[in-house]
Amino acid sequence: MPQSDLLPGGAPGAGGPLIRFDGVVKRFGANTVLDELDFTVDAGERVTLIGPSGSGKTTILRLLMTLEKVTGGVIWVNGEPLSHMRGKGGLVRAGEKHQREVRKRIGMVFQQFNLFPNMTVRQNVTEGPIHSLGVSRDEANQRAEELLDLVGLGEKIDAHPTRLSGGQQQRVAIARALAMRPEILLLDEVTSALDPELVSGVLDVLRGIAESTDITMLCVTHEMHFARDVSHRVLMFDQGKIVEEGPPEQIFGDPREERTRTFLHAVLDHG
Ligand SMILES: Nc1ncnc2c1ncn2[C@@H]1O[C@H](COP(=O)(O)OP(=O)(O)OP(=O)(O)O)[C@@H](O)[C@H]1O
Repeated sequence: MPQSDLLPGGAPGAGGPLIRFDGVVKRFGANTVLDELDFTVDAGERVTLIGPSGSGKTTILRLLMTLEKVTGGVIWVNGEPLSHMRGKGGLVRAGEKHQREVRKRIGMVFQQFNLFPNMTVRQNVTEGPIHSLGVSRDEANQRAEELLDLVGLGEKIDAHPTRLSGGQQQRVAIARALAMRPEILLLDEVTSALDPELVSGVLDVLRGIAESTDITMLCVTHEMHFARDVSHRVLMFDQGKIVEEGPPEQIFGDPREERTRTFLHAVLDHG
């Protein structure tokens, strides 16, 4: 079976955006969560998704991780379709092997850290590279040591996650995602489950990663200062559509849309 079998419909050409949402529709029953959504993200770009609860931000990240399937439209990653989808020009097929390959290029950090409690920190970080990528144990250990140093947890490498604070566990989760050497890092409200005093440590680690790498980031956050610091572009969502987009200085400093203004006031009043 071919790895990928494209009927007319057309992949964006090489050299195009790294991620392209092309008329993407997502429905849960009668609830249309994403409504003919079009947007692109370039390689190396850091894009923050903001908007009211229920506007579809997490769904976008989950679709990219293939944890959900689109109802319509096509998501392209590096010019290749992410899964079987009905696009504007016909059915676009992606073989499962191909889909796994694309997915390996994408890492995600969730609100809940989802570490394996019965494994050490080291094992949590080396598990993916060894078992999903076929990396040697030595190489995986080296990656784990470097990344745990990077997130400030080098001395916890042989601890169990249950002995760590929430902020430390989330930093392990960041190291675990990076150990897969993803091209794209998806961050879904990674500080929302943390006690307030632990938030800045995690955000500082992410700021450092943003400054020192050219990894493409898609980030859902209510931390507007963080969004302002790290994003190249902010997309404001409401009811499954982008209502405004622009550089952070414009969106936060001089929003054009009433809905953006209302949303930012509400978030900043509670933040
Ligand atoms: N598995 C699911 N089954 C049914 N409905 C779902 C499912 N996942 C999400 N939804 C619905 O999709 C809509 C968008 O949810 P989503 O989590 O993407 O929003 P969000 O913008 O990330 O919100 P928040 O900021 O609260 O996380 C909501 O109405 C939600 O109830």
